[in-house]
This record gives sequence, C-alpha cells and structure tokens, in this order.
Amino acid sequence: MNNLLYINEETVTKLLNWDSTFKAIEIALECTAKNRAIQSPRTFTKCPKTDSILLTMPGYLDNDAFGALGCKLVTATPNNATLPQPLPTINAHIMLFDDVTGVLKAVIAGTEITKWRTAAASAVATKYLTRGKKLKVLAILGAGNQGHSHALAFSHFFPFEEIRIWNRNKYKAETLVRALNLFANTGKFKCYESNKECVTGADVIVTATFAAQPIVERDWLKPGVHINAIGAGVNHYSELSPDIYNTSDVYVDHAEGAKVELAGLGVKLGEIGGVIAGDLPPPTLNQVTVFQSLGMAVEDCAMARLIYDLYVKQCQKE
Ligand SMILES: NC(=O)C1=CN([C@@H]2O[C@H](COP(=O)(O)OP(=O)(O)OC[C@H]3O[C@@H](n4cnc5c(N)ncnc54)[C@H](OP(=O)(O)O)[C@@H]3O)[C@@H](O)[C@H]2O)C=CC1
Ligand SMILES: O=C([O-])C1=[NH+]CCC1
Repeated sequence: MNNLLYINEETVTKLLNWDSTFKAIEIALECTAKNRAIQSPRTFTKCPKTDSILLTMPGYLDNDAFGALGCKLVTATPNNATLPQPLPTINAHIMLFDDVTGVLKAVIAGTEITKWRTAAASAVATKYLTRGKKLKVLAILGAGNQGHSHALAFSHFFPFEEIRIWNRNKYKAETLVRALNLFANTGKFKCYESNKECVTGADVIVTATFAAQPIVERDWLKPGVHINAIGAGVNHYSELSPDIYNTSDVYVDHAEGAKVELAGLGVKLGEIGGVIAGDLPPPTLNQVTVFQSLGMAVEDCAMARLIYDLYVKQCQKE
C-alpha cells in the first residue's frame, strides 16, 4: 500500500504559525552547532535557458520534536517577476522520508514554508544578537515575498515602534505598507523613498532582494545595528558593501555551507547556533552584527516534520 501524502500550499498555509516556526528554526540552528544535524553543502544547477537556479538541499536533523530526514528542491528564478503573468521567483517542495526505512512519506509544498522559515531564522538571529539593545526602528529593504514575511514575523516577535519599508519599485512598497497597516490596524509600517533614508537610524535592518550591488553602505549605519542579509542563492553577500563585513561580527546559519558559498568573503564567521547554545559569547552593545542567512536544509526538515505532524493530527480529528 502506498501511503505517500501530498500536502499542498493551501493546506501548509493554514497550518503555519509564527511561534511553532520560530521554535522549529531555533532548534534547527542550535542542533547545527551541536553536531546534531547532517547537511552536505547544497548543489546549484544553473539552467542555461533562463536565469533559473535549482538548489538541492538534503539534510537530517536529530531531535525528538522536529527531527527529520528530508530534501528540499527549490528554484530561484528572478525573471519570473517580470513575466506578463508574474510567478513567484522562489518555488520549492520538500521530500520527507521515514528516517528508519528511507521510504518517502510526504511531498510537502515548500514555497510558503521557505518564506516563513527564512523570516523566522532572521528573527531567531535578531533575538540572540540584540540582547540588551533597544529595538525601536526596523528597516526592511525589499517588498517582495521575503520582505512581506519578515515584516509579519518581526512585528509578531518584537515591539518595534516603526517598521520602514523601501523597495526599488516604490509602488510595491506602498502597496505592501498599506496592506500591512490595514492587516495590523496600525500606522507603524512606513514607506521610504530612498534606501539610505530607510536604514539611517534603524536598530535592525533586513535586506531581502536580488540586488547584485550593495544597497547598504557602512557610513549609513548606527553603532550597534544588527543586519539580517538574506538575499542569497542567485547572488551571495552582494547586498551589503564589503566594508560592512570587514567591520562587523558576521554570523551564518551553517558554517560548513558558508565555507563553500561565502568562500570569497574573507572574514571570520560565527555560527548563530553557537550563540543560541551559549558556546559563543553574545556581541557587545556597540558592535555592528550581520546575520548572513544562506538558508539551510535542516530548517526545511524541521518545518516538514512540523507540518506533517500537524497535518496527521488534523486528519485524525476529522
Ligand atoms: N537566505 C534564505 O534562506 C533565502 C533567501 N532568499 C533570497 O531572498 C531574496 C528575496 O526573495 P523573495 O522575496 O522571495 O523574492 P521576490 O521576487 O518576491 O522579491 C524580490 C525583491 O528583490 C528586489 N530586487 C530585485 N532586483 C533588485 C535589484 N537589483 N536591486 C534592488 N532590489 C532588487 C525586488 O524589487 P522590485 O519589486 O523593484 O523588482 C523585490 O523587492 C532573494 O535573493 C532570494 O534568493 C529566498 C529564500 C530563502
Ligand atoms: O534556502 C533556501 O531555500 C534558499 N536560499 C536561497 C534561495 C532559496
């Protein structure tokens, strides 16, 4: 008998919530630093017909609540945004296997999961790297899917008084700001005309774009600011000017993966899981910090396990 489940985007979206996503990702990051995660550096296959890149992300996470054996297949296709009928630029599915028999248990739609788990990873990094700092102003550069999920996650987890959003195409930032203020019945989401103005004075910055050239400069930054740089895959570490990396404490999700994917960066990298586990000291108050998010396989394994368990529980109730 074939018990393979397919869990589609609509079902996944109904099952997702921020608190469980945060927990799953916090555990995935900590297990990575504690050697309770196996994830080979992922592969990148460039499609010659388009600007599409296929990433294969296999992993195994050893944890009672969120442990799983899985593999995410995800494409990044920036050109999809410019089609006459635009499509998402990130498209993903996660295969979840039985970790004893190796049998495939479920194929889970992973595009929404990728939005949520990436924003949750930035929220976890921000929590551990900003201890003792006052967080009043958040600046988000990029009003695409990740800009949107970061705005939702950060307003859920942190008491920011102002959340600024800038986008290359201003109309998209205005539309997102309107929708967020309406959704949260607030006026704290604000649209900014320039990236420089948007980040000036911010306590936390998120960069969530496909920019191939820096969109944040070192002399725009306030002392002690924390930056989550999440643009990755097509271009790596291109959103921040090189002198930001040279003068900051830089953390990654997965040090082994970063050795390959950030080989040219040339700075010392800490693993965020080490700070979560208490093996690395937290940064000092005036230190600028960067969480350079790559995205890692065991985040998706933890999320696949979470969604699979919630789905099975829901089916048993019906
Ligand atoms: N670290 C991780 O785990 C993950 C990282 N990502 C990465 O996050 C980034 C955003 O993804 P997502 O939100 O899903 O994509 P979307 O297509 O939804 O949004 C892309 C955003 O990038 C902006 N952009 C594109 N090119 C440029 C440019 N040259 N300069 C400035 N802004 C630009 C777009 O602006 P405009 O509207 O003007 O075109 C838009 O705001 C990508 O780099 C993606 O690979 C995605 C998933 C996981
Ligand atoms: O981890 C991930 O899913 C991705 N990282 C870059 C593009 C997609």
